[in-house]
Amino acid sequence: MYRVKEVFATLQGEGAQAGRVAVFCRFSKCNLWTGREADRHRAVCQFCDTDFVGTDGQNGGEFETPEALARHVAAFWPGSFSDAENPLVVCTGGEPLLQLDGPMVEAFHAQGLSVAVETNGTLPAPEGIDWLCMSPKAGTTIVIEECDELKLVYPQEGQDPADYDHIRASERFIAPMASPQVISGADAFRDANTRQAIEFCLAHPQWRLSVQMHKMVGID
Ligand SMILES: C[S@@+](CC[C@H](N)C(=O)[O-])C[C@H]1O[C@@H](n2cnc3c(N)ncnc32)[C@H](O)[C@@H]1O
Ligand SMILES: Nc1nc2[nH]cc(C(=O)O)c2c(=O)[nH]1
Ligand code: SF4
Ligand SMILES: [Mg+2]
Repeated sequence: MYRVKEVFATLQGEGAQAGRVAVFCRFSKCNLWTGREADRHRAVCQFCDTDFVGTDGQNGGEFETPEALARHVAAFWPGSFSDAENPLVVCTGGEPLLQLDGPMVEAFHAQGLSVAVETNGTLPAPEGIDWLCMSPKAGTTIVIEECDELKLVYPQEGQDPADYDHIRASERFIAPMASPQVISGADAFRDANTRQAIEFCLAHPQWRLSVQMHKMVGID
């Protein structure tokens, strides 16, 4: 059984694939926070900007088989599945690697979808993922050593980007921490963190800036 909070088509707002059309599949549950506001102050990850509790979001639900979920997700691809389109599903959450397994990746592929994943890096990833984005959280143990992009939310108390120098990644991004409560529009906390992130990139040019474009343009 796969539990999914929401499924929607939008543009990838972050990282190396920013601007690319994708269907987002937001899996329920995370191993670093219950998702309840009352628990945030004692969570391992306290800055999360996402509601991943339950299955009651847009097009969410419970899916008995990988094929059933893959068909559901593919139905939201806005195009025609022609070769030129590169249909993409971004598996996120919550923590998608609590649920995303090999058969689920294969079922997405069978529907013609490339599979991207956004993970906190604390759980092993199945084979076959086409694009893996890892965003490690301070105070956690990372079990993934290689990914396509590393994307550090910045700044995090107790985390130095150099802690991840040993991770093999084609791209390294610094992503300014946004206020968890602001969905779109003005966010002074994010703006201050963005200035700090820019300073960091200028001093360490192996890192690139990733902004949450979707919040700026007001899309999901
Ligand atoms: C909600 S998480 C879900 C996937 C996975 N659990 C993870 O943390 O990577 C998706 C992305 O949003 C980032 N994120 C979460 N809260 C954020 C915030 N307040 N500001 C900026 N990025 C944030 C995460 O670091 C991650 O890259
Ligand atoms: N547009 C858009 N891009 C995103 N990239 C990563 C997201 C996430 O929540 O995992 C996200 C999201 O929620 N929306
Ligand atoms: S950012 Fe990711 S790891 Fe942190 S609580 Fe949210 S879903 Fe979990
Ligand atoms: Mg998000």
